[in-house]
Formats: sequence, C-alpha cells, structure tokens
Amino acid sequence: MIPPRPQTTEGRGSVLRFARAFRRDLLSALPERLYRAWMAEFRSPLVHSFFCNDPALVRLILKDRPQDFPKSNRLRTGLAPLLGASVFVTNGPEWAAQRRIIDPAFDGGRLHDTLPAIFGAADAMVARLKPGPQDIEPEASHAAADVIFRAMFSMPIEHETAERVFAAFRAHQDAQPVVNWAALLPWPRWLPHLHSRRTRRTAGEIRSLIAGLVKGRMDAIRVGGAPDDLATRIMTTPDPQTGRRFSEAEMVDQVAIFFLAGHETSASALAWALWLLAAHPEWQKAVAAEAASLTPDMAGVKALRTTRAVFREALRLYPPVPMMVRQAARSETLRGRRAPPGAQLVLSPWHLHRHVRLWDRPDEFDPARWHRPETQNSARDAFIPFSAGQRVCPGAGLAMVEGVVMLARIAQAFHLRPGPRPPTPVARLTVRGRDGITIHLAPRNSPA
Ligand code: HEM
Repeated sequence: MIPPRPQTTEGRGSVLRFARAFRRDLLSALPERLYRAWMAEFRSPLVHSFFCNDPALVRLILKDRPQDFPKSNRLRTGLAPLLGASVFVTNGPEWAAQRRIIDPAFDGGRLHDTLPAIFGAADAMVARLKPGPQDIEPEASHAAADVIFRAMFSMPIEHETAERVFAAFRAHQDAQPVVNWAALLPWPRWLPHLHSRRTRRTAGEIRSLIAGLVKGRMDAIRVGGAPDDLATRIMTTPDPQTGRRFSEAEMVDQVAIFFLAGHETSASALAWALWLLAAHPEWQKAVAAEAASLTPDMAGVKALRTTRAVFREALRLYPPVPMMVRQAARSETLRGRRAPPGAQLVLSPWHLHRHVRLWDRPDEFDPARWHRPETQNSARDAFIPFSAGQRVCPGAGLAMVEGVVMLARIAQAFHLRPGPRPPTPVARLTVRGRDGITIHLAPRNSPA
C-alpha cells in the first residue's frame, strides 16, 4: 500500500491559476516534475524563486555558505507579532549569539535530563486516549505541547498556565492563516505584513502569558529555587563570547518559538507515524513487541531500533516542515543560471525525501531501508527533516527521542487501524491531514 501523497499537475497553467492553487495548498500546487528535477526556476512579476533539489545546492546553501543565504526580513516581519526577534527569524551576529546561549541546553549530553518530561507526557497521552475512531491530530498536538511544557518549565499541560498558553496558541493559529508556508513564500509580496487585529491580539495574549512564566522563573532563579529544566538552563547560560545573558524580554521571544517550533512539528510527525503504523500491521506488531522491553533511560530508548526506523521513515514521507526558504544576499550562479540578489531559494524536504533520483521506491513506506547500506547515500544527501548546517533544528535530538517513546508507548497500549479514508497531506504551518488523520484505537489487552 502506497501512503497518500497529494495530487499534483504537470501543466504550467496561468500564473493566476497557480497563485490560487498555491494559496489553497502548496504541496498539490507544485508540479510533479519537482520530484525528479535538480533545480527549477519560477519567475513572475511577484516572485523569482529557485527550487533547489540538487544535493550540492542544498549543501552550498545550508552548510558551505549559509551566511550568503540568510532568512528574509519578510519572514521576520511576518512572524514578528508572535515571535519578535527569536532565533528562528534572526540572521548574522544576532542569530549566532542566540544560538551560543541556546545550544548548550539542548546538547546531546543533556538529553537524558528531558527523559522524565518525555516519558511523563507519553504515559499521560496513553491514559488520555479513548478507544474508537478518532482524528489523532489534536491528541498528538496535546501530547507534543505537554512535552514542551514539561521540558521547558517542569509543568504538565494540565497546569492552568500551560493550558492557557496552549489554548491561546490554537486561537492564534485559527486567526493567523498567514503563518503557513504558502504565505511565508513571498506570494504575494505584501501578504505577511498584513496582521489582522485578531492576530495581533492572540499573539499578544500568548506573549503576556509567556512573560508571566519567564518572570516567575527569573524570580525563582534569583532566590535559588528554580528547577533544572530547559528554561533555567537557557536563562542562566551566558554567551561564552560576551558573557551576556538573555533579558526577560528576549527570553519571551525564544520561549514563543520553542513552543511553536517544538509542538507543531512533533505533533505532525507523531500523527503521521501513528497513521503509518495503523496502515502497516506488520510494522505495528514489531514496534509493539519492541516496546515491551522499553526502560525509561537513554539505553532503553536507543535499543528501539525498529521504532526509530519507523519514525525516521515517517519523517521522510511526511516531513513536518515541508519547505524552507532562504534569500540570495548577492548575485549567485546556481547550476549555470543567474539568481539575482533577493532571489528566493526553496529547500524542500518534501521533494528531496521523495526524489526519484535520490531514493529507491521513494513513495513506499519501508522502515527496513534505514538498515540497508545503500540508504546511506540517500540519508546523507537527501534527508533533512531537521534542516542541516549551522541552522539545524536545536530540538532534533529531543524530537527523535520523543517520537520514538510516544510511538512505543502507544503501540504497546493500543491496536491501531486506519480510518475509512486515507488522509490527504496538505502544507499548513506543518504537514497536516486536510480533513484530519483518522485512526481507530482498540486496547491491546482486549480483542481488537
Ligand atoms: C519532529 C520535530 C521537529 C522537526 C521536524 C523540526 C524541524 C525543524 C526545521 C526543518 C528547522 C529549520 C527551519 C528553517 O531553517 O527554516 C527547525 C528549526 C528550529 N527548531 Fe525544530 N523541529 C522539530 C522539533 C523541535 C523542537 C522539539 C524544538 C524545541 C524544543 C525545536 C526548535 C527549533 C528552533 C528554535 C529552530 C530555529 C533554529 C534556527 O533558526 O537557528 N524544534 N526545526
């Protein structure tokens, strides 16, 4: 069974038709040829962009010369009401200083400190899940937000403040269709500058709730009673070059992006991975069997080889962040074509991960590929669910552990069956099911 992918067209069509389709859904609007092209140029009066699938181009932009391909200021302006000057939108020395403070908190060596948060949230999700058919996306979102609150502020999602922040984020996403990938590409150019009053209000609510959390934590740090979690680590770490720490206001920007980047993405990955398990009973059985021996420590998580391969395969087929955009700071020659300063360079995990010249049977769900030596080249050249290079996702390690533990715990507790119709992937803020992602749950200790 081939997991669902969007219907695309080969035709060129009119610019207007493309623009309309693009605003509806990016994945189906883009032409089929992007799954086999190394590069594609799109030109209109509004946008000049290059789709970069050639691994050499991806390497150039993300790893070799990232300073020449910054994020655009338009992105920063578009996300400013919610994210201020967070690490997600800044560039250059401002960005580098932020990462020098943030990265140590997420260091591999500190990952085991977040295990209680991850296991706690996984067990809470299993306890919350009800048997029967359901859209699993809201549950996955709830669980991912729970992980972030526990890891950042040592509080479960049931805590009153956490619940309020989570509810405010949901309201913001309803009010802010602008925060989707289609709008972050400059199409049309003016769109991200238009913030509705509702968008500004919901963003303001989130930020004032976060400001309360940050202030409370700052006070606790001052009197020496703060728990050792991500918030405390980030707030007490000085920039090793300048000795500067984040101010309370700067910390609000960072916490906002951790919640947004950390919960939307993990929720998308978990929901698709659960659907894939539901649709592939043989893999589900293997994951459930492996889960029986899971111990709540790093060695236990590392031992789940099959579950990790399943989660990786889900990230390959349904990368939560389908596309990333950079801007040429100066004139560049890309595969022999001139890209003027300001050209938009699109790096698409979605297309790279399903590229017919880079993967064997790219549309098939085959977790076993991750244990075959011939996958090594594809994995190195064409697997970037967390991006790559200096701007690689700082939460990648945490997200991998979270995905594996959640899958294991859920597959151990429930039999999963797919809903009546396969979900249709669409690019919202992350890759979601157009009408949700329906699966059927039955407790394993009773007949399925
Ligand atoms: C499956 C889960 C996740 C996926 C697929 C994912 C993916 C990504 C990707 C592709 C980027 C690069 C975006 C770009 O350059 O335009 C990114 C950046 C980022 N992610 Fe994640 N992420 C995940 C989970 C997390 C978590 C759990 C956190 C934090 C707790 C997090 C925090 C961030 C931050 C702060 C950035 C901005 C980094 C920078 O620009 O320097 N992410 N993520």
